[in-house]
Amino acid sequence: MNYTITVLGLGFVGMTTALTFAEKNHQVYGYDIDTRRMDLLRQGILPFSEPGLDQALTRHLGQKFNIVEDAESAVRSSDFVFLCVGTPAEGNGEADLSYIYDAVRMFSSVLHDGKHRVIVVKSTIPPSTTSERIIPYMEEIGLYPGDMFSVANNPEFLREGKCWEDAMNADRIVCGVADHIAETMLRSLYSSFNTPFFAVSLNTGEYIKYLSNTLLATMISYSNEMSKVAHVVGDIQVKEAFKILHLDRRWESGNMASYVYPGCGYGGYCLPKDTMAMYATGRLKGYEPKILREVIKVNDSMPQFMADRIMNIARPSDNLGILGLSFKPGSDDVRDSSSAKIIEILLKAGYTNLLAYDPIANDAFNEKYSFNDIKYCKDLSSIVEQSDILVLVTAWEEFKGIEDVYSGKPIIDCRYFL
Ligand SMILES: NC(=O)c1ccc[n+]([C@@H]2O[C@H](COP(=O)([O-])OP(=O)(O)OC[C@H]3O[C@@H](n4cnc5c(N)ncnc54)[C@H](O)[C@@H]3O)[C@@H](O)[C@H]2O)c1
Ligand SMILES: O=c1ccn([C@@H]2O[C@H](COP(=O)(O)OP(=O)(O)O[C@H]3O[C@H](CO)[C@@H](O)[C@H](O)[C@H]3O)[C@@H](O)[C@H]2O)c(=O)[nH]1
Repeated sequence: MNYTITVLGLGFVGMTTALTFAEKNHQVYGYDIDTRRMDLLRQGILPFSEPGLDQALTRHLGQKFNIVEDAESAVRSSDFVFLCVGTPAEGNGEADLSYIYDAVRMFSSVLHDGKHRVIVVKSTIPPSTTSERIIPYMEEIGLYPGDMFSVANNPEFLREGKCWEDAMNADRIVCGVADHIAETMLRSLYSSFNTPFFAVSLNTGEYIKYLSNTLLATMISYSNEMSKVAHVVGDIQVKEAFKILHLDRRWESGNMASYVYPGCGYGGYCLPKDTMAMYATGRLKGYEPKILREVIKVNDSMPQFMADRIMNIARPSDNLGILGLSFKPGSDDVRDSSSAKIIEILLKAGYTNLLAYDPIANDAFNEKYSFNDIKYCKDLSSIVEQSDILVLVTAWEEFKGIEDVYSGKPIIDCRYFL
């Protein structure tokens, strides 16, 4: 069965959602409030780097995937509306739902026309949000799920840098549903994906997403905590020790070992805000998740820990070359990047001779953080040449082996990568 689908919010998740459905032959309409983003997309340009997604855009733009000016009329002809807008952290760590509410208001007038649609929240939202926040909000503005339309959630598990690959070969599809129509329609929509499909309660759907992200965050903070212990004990080969840990056969048959590896702390758009949101949700409901509290604390402490390591070796007058600016290799996303936090500490401490190089994120980093005192280098050899000391912050493959190629230059490896 081929459906018509509207996707609201065309970032990493929205574009991936839209194009995977287009790839499966559904008719997809995409809308974003960011007009610059819409202009680029209309020209076939993906506003961020994601291997595979760019080619999918070229394949489907103007065919199965169309950018629309008017979200309302797109929703009118759609069977599904996927909400893929941001859910950033509020000051208290809770998820900010305002983008979801705004998106719902955009098409609210259409839902009275007698056609039964499924409104699917794909954005990451803490457990109980659909039932206790989004549905009540809809009711407040005169929208009553049930006969009129269904509401569901469908968390996304993709990793940046691998959006297309992860979405086309998902491990599991989870749908939080409250009625049979939503379950049947979503099951049918996802039937061509050949992926285990789970229809669960609304709260369970949301909860599963946080189970995943908070466990990843916990494993990363665990490894960082242990790396700190190693540093105070001394004479411990941290990278070697973790490699040996991963030889336990219980880690085999997957890539989970890559989540028990120390570094500068987890960054990006998901793990930091989602761990905070789950912690805030637990507290709000009357139970403080103590492990998560410590996971967050350890993570928050990592930039200072790494900056201290750097400042123990480098003098403020040294030319320090920062290798890697994106929040992880394979992506040009610089949201919550460890490099920015470490650079900020170094600048405040008077280390003002900073150079930086990232294979693809120089411009995005400069645009977002606008640190005045950084000199951006166009390639690896030029930063190495101009630096007295190199600091590896993002573990790009391109940096592998630099200690051999540029032997003699001191390198501080904040990712235990070299
Ligand atoms: N990035 C990831 O790896 C990832 C993975 C899984 C889940 N998620 C979750 O998915 C959601 C989206 O994440 P993202 O990384 O794609 O965010 P993003 O910032 O890349 O994209 C969100 C987009 O929504 C648009 N938007 C905001 N309000 C809108 C509205 N009313 N109508 C239409 N568009 C609107 C924004 O302009 C932006 O382009 C978040 O809840 C995030 O936690 C993200
Ligand atoms: O052992 C590790 C693994 C990761 N990181 C860091 O953790 C952050 C997040 O990395 P990763 O999980 O690979 O990136 P994301 O693309 O943010 O993906 C996470 O967040 C997504 C959004 O919710 C989920 O869908 C994914 O399953 C989940 O892996 C990055 O800063 C990494 O450098 C470490 O420090 N040590």
